Amino acid sequence: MVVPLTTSRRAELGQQLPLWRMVPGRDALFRSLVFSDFSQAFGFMSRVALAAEAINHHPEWFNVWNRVEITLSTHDAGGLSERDVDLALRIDQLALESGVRSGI
Ligand SMILES: C[C@H](O)[C@H](O)[C@H]1CNC2=NC(N)=NC(=O)C2=N1
Repeated sequence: MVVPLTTSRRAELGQQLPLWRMVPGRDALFRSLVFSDFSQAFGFMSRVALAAEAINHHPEWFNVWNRVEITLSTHDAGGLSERDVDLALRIDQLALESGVRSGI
């Protein structure tokens, strides 16, 4: 069973994940990233895909050329769980290593 994030845990998210926003009307996190071209964006997506598969927690995402939009939520919990925070932190790391050009 996956446990939803507690209220106090949610209050810390702004500090821990400053580049992520809450999706309006949904218990989910969102970040948009811009890379220099499609190749850079897709390289980043490949790294995220491997990281996601390794922890069995998968992003909802959308890509157009150099832009990647990512939404994180735990379907098994009906909203945010610690798994989303873990994946978001990993994504932030991989974005830096993949030469992300701009954050949100
Ligand atoms: C059966 C499988 O373990 C589950 O469906 C996993 C797979 N990846 C997942 N990813 C996300 N984002 N949320 C989930 O609840 C989830 N559940």
